[in-house]
Amino acid sequence: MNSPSSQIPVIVLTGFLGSGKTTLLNHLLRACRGTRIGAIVNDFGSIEIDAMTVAGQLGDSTVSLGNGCLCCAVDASELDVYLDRLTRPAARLDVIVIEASGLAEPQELVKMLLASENPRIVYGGLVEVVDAAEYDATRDKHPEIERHLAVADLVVLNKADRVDAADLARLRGSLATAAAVVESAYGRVDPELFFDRRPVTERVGQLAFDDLLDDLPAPGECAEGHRGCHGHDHLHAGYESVAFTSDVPLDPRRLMAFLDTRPEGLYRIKGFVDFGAADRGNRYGLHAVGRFLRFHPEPWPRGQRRRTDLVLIGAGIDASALEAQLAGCVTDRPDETPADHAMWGVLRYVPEPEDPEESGESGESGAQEGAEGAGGTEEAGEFTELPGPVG
Ligand SMILES: Nc1nc2c(ncn2[C@@H]2O[C@H](COP(=O)(O)OP(=O)(O)OP(=O)(O)O)[C@@H](O)[C@H]2O)c(=O)[nH]1
Repeated sequence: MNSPSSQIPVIVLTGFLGSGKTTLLNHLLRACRGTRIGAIVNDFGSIEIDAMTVAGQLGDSTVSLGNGCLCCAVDASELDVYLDRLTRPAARLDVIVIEASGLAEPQELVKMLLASENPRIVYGGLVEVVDAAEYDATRDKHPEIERHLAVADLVVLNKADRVDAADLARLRGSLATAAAVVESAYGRVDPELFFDRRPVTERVGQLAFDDLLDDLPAPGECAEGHRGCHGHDHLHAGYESVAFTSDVPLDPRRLMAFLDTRPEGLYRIKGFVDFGAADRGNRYGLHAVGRFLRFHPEPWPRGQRRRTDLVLIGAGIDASALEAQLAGCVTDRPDETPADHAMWGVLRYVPEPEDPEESGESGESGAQEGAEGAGGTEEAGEFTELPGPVG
């Protein structure tokens, strides 16, 4: 079974035409500082090849679908071909981003991803980019945007520089989403929201190039360096993270009760859980994004101190309340072996190697539920490779 650390998260990046998906992807590429990002780019003939290549790193880590809409141009097995290519060990990718066409049905993409037979990937969340300046007009013309927002795990309210603070606050309130919402200008969100960056020691070889890129203005950014952007481009604006550590094991039922009722703004939970006597041999990797939840048991590494380490990331969350809730998940009887069924709730979220569960049939993932019912296959997409890496 693949541990969470060996699986590559695949993030679906979607949003209406011109909302800023490519800009955001470019920002991630520039700000990732050595984390290797693979991209599947799908557009209607307007791929910003130049911008993406300048942003670096992509080369053969990119597959591009030249024509048509990803959600109706490929079926799950075709998507698997692209994913197989990007997840081959030689590519050494840390994360894959699928930038979906502005017209794509995101639920359909998520459904295909969950149906993937590739054991090296894990669903990394559905990110919907919204153009703050155009949202009202877009919703009038395309009411389906509400459906997209409803299934998103994270909403990036982009182009915050184009609206005033009052409008931004109104928009936030009116978005038909339960997901975490972060504001951004030019897609400048903290990459940690999307993926774990490689530790510095593992990316020394790429630092020089990344540092150079850090100093460059982003493609498409305002030449004045964001003057008039109302300060919305701060990387850390809009979300909080909470770190929780416990040397006393957690009670599986209490943790599940917490996870079942976790606040909607809580976008990510990651880390390892010690369930103590409930399973002495294993630690449980925890991966949650939006409503998607998975546990990955794996033997404790030799010599590793047994404890729970979790990081929670969200927008509009009450950090001290979350800390208190997690503290309440600690077991009262660390030395007592709990009844067998104590772990049942956790085991529901442990993927079986050959289980079709990743096809979206089980679990309480909102994305999975939202993935039902979308449809349509038409023409096949073109499959081309972008030019080789720069730098
Ligand atoms: N003012 C402003 N312009 C932005 C921002 N983000 C992106 N843009 C501009 O908006 C335009 C569209 O951005 P893209 O990143 O290409 O949008 P997209 O969603 O990838 O577009 P499609 O692929 O056509 O759906 C570009 O001219 C960007 O420079 C922002 O936060 N503020």
